[in-house]
Amino acid sequence: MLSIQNIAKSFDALKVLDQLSFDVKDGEFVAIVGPSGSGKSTLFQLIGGVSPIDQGAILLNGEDIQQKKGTIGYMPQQPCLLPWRTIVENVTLVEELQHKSNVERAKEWLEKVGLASFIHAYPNELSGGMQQRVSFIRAMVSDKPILCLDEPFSAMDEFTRLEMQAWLLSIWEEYRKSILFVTHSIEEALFLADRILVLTKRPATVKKEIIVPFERPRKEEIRHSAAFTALKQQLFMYLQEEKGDMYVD
Ligand SMILES: Nc1ncnc2c1ncn2[C@@H]1O[C@H](COP(=O)(O)OP(=O)(O)OP(=O)(O)O)[C@@H](O)[C@H]1O
Repeated sequence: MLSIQNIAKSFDALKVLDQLSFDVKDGEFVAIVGPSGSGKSTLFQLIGGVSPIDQGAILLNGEDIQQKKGTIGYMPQQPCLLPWRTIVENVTLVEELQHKSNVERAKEWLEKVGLASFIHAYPNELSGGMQQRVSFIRAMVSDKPILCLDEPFSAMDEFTRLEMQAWLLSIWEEYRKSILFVTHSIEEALFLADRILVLTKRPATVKKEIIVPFERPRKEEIRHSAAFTALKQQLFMYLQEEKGDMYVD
């Protein structure tokens, strides 16, 4: 589905990504973890066509999508809802920009995720968790083959975050859309993903790939299993090895 082939990216003299390659298969949930400043958000900008790559290729179903906007669904860290638009108007925003808004489908989705009574409400009437659900649904209804989620739960308190992880899995397990998910939380990556890519410090490349062995649907109890703890420690060690002098620009 998505194939990142040997890409490199620099901002002037700062080399951010180098020889970065990986694939995401149809219906797969892939998490990316890496040190701060290693270029994870930059990677999403490149996949989203917002910024050009210096070298390599980005293919979506075999097609080169370099600098093509609107080919992926994107969910940022903050919900980024427009305060003057209602919830349903926020969900249809991306489609509207592409002149193919489907209000009925947006409403169906909002109903499906328990937000029926908020369809015509404004963002400030919703909790942070609810706003992130709307942001996710906006990415979902845009009906792109892959969703890129950039630390979507990082600004939340621990309880809401756990709730959102379970919520995301329940939706994903039903629809199995390909997801590329950036997170700083090792535990979140292990609980959600089929596969975890560990990036090196800048310039980032793939240091390790971990296949997550837990069966689906995932149950909360796996967080307390010996296998989960062992993988957590392994991932922690990989990330610690990359800490180095990564803040020195
Ligand atoms: N448009 C830009 N111009 C110049 N430098 C940039 C630009 N965008 C990102 N950078 C630099 O590239 C490096 C990687 O940034 P990026 O935001 O991709 O890292 P990240 O891994 O997402 O970080 P974090 O985990 O802290 O969110 C940083 O040093 C950043 O300052």
